[in-house]
Amino acid sequence: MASVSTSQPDARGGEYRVTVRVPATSANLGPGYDCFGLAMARYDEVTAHIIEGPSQVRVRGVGARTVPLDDRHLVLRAAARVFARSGESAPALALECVNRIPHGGGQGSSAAATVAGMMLARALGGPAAQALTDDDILALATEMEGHPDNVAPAIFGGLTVSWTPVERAVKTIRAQVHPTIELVVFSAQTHSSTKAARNMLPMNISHRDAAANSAATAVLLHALTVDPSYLMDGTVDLLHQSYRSSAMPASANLVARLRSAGVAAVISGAGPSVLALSTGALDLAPWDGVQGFTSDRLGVDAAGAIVKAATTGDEAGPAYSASSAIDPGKNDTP
Ligand SMILES: Nc1ncnc2c1ncn2[C@@H]1O[C@H](COP(=O)(O)OP(=O)(O)OP(=O)(O)O)[C@@H](O)[C@H]1O
Ligand SMILES: N[C@@H](CCO)C(=O)O
Repeated sequence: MASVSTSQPDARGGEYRVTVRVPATSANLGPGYDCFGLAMARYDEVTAHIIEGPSQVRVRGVGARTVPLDDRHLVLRAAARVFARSGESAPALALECVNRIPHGGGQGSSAAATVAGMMLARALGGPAAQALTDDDILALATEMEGHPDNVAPAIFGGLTVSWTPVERAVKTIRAQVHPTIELVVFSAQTHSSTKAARNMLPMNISHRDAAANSAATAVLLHALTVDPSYLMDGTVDLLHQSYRSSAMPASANLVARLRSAGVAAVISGAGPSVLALSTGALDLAPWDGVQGFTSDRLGVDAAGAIVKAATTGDEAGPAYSASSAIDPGKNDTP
């Protein structure tokens, strides 16, 4: 569940800073296209405070050399949405971003940045912004992303199943992941734009495929929460992976090889990362050094976005420091 703790701005003039930590997320999980999402223990952190304009952005880690450092920055654009929705004028912000989630990798980087900007704006804004609920943020972030499956787990943590009732606001169920399930993420050295990957999907699919995908999605929820022995059957997808495989052949190949070895592997989000779901520690030895990928065991993040606020001069200071251990050069990829 997204959690917030705030302190009041210091009457003596200390600087009021808000820090948000948002998890990476893997969407789809096979058949749950635009619906299933899982929060993973890999995090971006953004610290912000209000300044006299214009806004300033500093980035360490992923994207340091590629993201725009002005009002086009995704965190600032997301924050602006919250102020606009609240009827408040957007203040200029100073942002310090520490990024670990690869961009265009299928690990929910844009959802994390969007949720970070919205959570920061809620914490720094006036009464109307502060009155926004997590569900309001979910709706606004879904509007920006175009689909809810990454933003929901980024906000709430854990496994989420999201849908939008006709003419109504997006809804999310949060489910408990079975404790024996372990995640391995194979991060690709290449990138894929989610927008481009969405354009590869057909307008229509056969009734037979739709029926099989519906069944697999129901099995997936059972496998992820009750009986992981059904993970292989529950991760069969007929909506997106095959249609996108020509844009990410190495990822499609890795998924096929893992599945042949009995590992429930899927394309993570819109790719090209690959997510393996296993019960018990997956032996990585046969997969270490698969060309073009680096593998990491990641826990499931149960907390979702966490926001903390502090005034400079407070003994505690912000909970997450922008100088936390990270090699800014290592992940500096677009
Ligand atoms: N932390 C960030 N700061 C600024 N911009 C970001 C940040 N994270 C992502 N972006 C923007 O979003 C783009 C990637 O979004 P995209 O939706 O294509 O991929 P993704 O979110 O990494 O993957 P997926 O949606 O499949 O999980 C980046 O190229 C960049 O423009
Ligand atoms: N459901 C989205 C997830 C993107 O992370 C897609 O596959 O396009």
